[in-house]
Amino acid sequence: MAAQRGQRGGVGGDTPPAPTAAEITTPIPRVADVPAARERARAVPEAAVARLAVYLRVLSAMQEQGAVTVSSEELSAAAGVNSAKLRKDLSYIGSYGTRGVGYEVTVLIEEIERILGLTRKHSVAVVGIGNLGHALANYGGFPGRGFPVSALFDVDPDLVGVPVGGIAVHHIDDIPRVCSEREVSIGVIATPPPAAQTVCDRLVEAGVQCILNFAPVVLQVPDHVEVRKVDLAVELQVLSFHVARRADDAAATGGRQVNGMVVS
Ligand SMILES: NC(=O)c1ccc[n+]([C@@H]2O[C@H](COP(=O)([O-])OP(=O)(O)OC[C@H]3O[C@@H](n4cnc5c(N)ncnc54)[C@H](O)[C@@H]3O)[C@@H](O)[C@H]2O)c1
Repeated sequence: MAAQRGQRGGVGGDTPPAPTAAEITTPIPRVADVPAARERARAVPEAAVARLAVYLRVLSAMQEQGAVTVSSEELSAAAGVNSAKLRKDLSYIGSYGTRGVGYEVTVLIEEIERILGLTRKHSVAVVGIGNLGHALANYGGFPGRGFPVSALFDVDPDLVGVPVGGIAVHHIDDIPRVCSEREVSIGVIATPPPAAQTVCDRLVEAGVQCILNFAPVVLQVPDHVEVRKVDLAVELQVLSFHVARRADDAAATGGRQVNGMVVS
């Protein structure tokens, strides 16, 4: 087994420098061809990639409401980031907007989708069809965003063969065959922690190169496999840190905190 690789998760983390005036105002051609898009994608920092996915979600909602253009201020407010960071993120993908007009919503959506590799669908397999696996399999929001859940696996004989979200659960012994037949490119691990590494190894052996891991363990994967970890406890701990810091600030200024609000 190859050396363990760092696992990434969460939005934020880097603080890119603010864009220069020239970056903001100089329109440059759209990302027009795949090699150029790949080249740009390599230059995008990991934290910016996560924010691009957030911008895409916000832009899609704006497009549904009929928006044609959007200013960086509107988009940054809707995405919950400051506008300098947003402009810097969009500059990574070669999108600078036009002074006084902003960004064309449709064009920006296309550019972000191309950078994120969303111009093709990514078939998803979920392994571990318990509480979380059921929720993921039944969630209707993934297919529309290019991630059809196409295979489910578990070891529980009471689950194998049972349809969940319209897809029959297979035994994990079927991972190689089913993943190959259904061209699975992303594996989601929702098993108890002790089973996660074995399940990961099986997915990797089946050719799956992207893993989203919900189990609170660090997975060992070969270099060519990308792992992202979703650890809700860590996210809550980060929130706890911010709440504690606000309480300290409130105490230092003679106020006190009630439900996160400083009161005197
Ligand atoms: N439920 C949540 O809200 C939540 C939140 C954050 C993280 N998690 C993590 O997600 C994972 C799943 O949580 P859950 O609440 O759905 O657990 P669960 O016990 O309800 O379900 C786990 C499922 O995994 C299956 N399983 C066990 N060993 C397996 C193996 N070797 N191969 C395939 N399937 C196997 C079990 O049969 C079961 O169906 C856990 O690691 C948990 O810590 C859960």
